Amino acid sequence: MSETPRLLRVLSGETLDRPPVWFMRQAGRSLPEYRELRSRAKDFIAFCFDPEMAAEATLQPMRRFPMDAAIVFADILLIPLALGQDVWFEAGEGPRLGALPAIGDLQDAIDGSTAKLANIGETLERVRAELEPERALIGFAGAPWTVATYMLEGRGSQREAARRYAYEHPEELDGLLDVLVEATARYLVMQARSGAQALKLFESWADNLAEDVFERIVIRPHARIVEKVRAAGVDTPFIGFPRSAGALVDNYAGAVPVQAVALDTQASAALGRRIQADGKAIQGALDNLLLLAGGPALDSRVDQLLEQWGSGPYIFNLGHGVMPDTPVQHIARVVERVTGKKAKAVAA
Ligand SMILES: O=C(O)CCc1c2[nH]c(c1CC(=O)O)Cc1[nH]c(c(CC(=O)O)c1CCC(=O)O)Cc1[nH]c(c(CC(=O)O)c1CCC(=O)O)Cc1[nH]c(c(CCC(=O)O)c1CC(=O)O)C2
Repeated sequence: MSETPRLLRVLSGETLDRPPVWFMRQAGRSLPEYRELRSRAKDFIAFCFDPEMAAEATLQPMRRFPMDAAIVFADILLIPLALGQDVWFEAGEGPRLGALPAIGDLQDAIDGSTAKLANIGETLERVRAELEPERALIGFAGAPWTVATYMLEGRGSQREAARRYAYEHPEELDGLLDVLVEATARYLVMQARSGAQALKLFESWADNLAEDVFERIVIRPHARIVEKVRAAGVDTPFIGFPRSAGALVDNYAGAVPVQAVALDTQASAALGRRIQADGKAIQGALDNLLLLAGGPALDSRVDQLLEQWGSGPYIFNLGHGVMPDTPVQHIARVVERVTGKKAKAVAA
């Protein structure tokens, strides 16, 4: 009988002898074998839509490190692309998006959007077929507000224009968020039906929002996505990630029916324990810059996180994704400290 993945046991509320571990951006540029593979793709979008390459990228960290979970190699900006907005990635710069399509065109594009992302479903199927049964497979999407900020700004930004838009055009923003709630829910249902055993919602830009605005453009869309996924008959557990939400993480944890709240680097020990006491699991929150820096401070911080949150349902992760120039030895060292298992050398 295959062992239930540690990640899923924690998401069902169990406290384990040691937390499962995985890292955001564990695949990708920090691995030399990814850089070699990536060099063979036409561009990043083509890479994401190539199930063979994306499955290989997803599995690369799983061969090197004793991670307890894999996350599908995709990106949060595939939804705007599937809705008809131009999306491309400037080498060394990051994403760029074309003009925001008219809301009517976005609404009309919802029905066809999930089929346009079918290749991500094939990536999930390929990974599931190869991954050991005791290791979980995570699907994900960007949350509506975070994705909307890219659609409105046309790139990664300080999001001031997007936050002004929320005040100056509340109805238009609500219309855009409605489109994203529907398209994202359908995308996550497809991922679950393709093998994803947990679903993560990345609200990567949940900072600097007033409490009433946070309720309207973060909490409510997340709750609606979970409700829509459940209404489709999918009971796959959710991890919600309101990054940089600060004190409003408590609002989020109390209102959104996710099974785990992912915490960012600034989360206090007390915040995590409060959420665990309220019956949710937590995930996080090692500083990705400390993982990059290494040294004795890295080991002591890992021990501190295990100590402060290990007596409740806890998934060990970072506060944000692995930085591209993070030494693989640092990743191996942390994962060994959490699991007691050594990494494997891999020929690039
Ligand atoms: O600057 C910005 O705001 C846009 C950032 C950006 C995005 N995709 C991007 C870039 C450029 C870059 O990373 O250099 C472009 C992007 N997305 C990804 C990669 C691979 C890598 O990090 O080296 C890359 C770089 C690709 C390359 O240059 O070869 C893949 C990706 N994006 C994402 C994920 C999910 C995860 O984080 O684990 C994953 C899968 C990682 C895995 O399978 O291990 C999610 C994602 N994409 C994105 C965001 C927005 C926020 C953020 O990145 O901080 C987020 C959510 C987040 O990380 O909080 C948008």
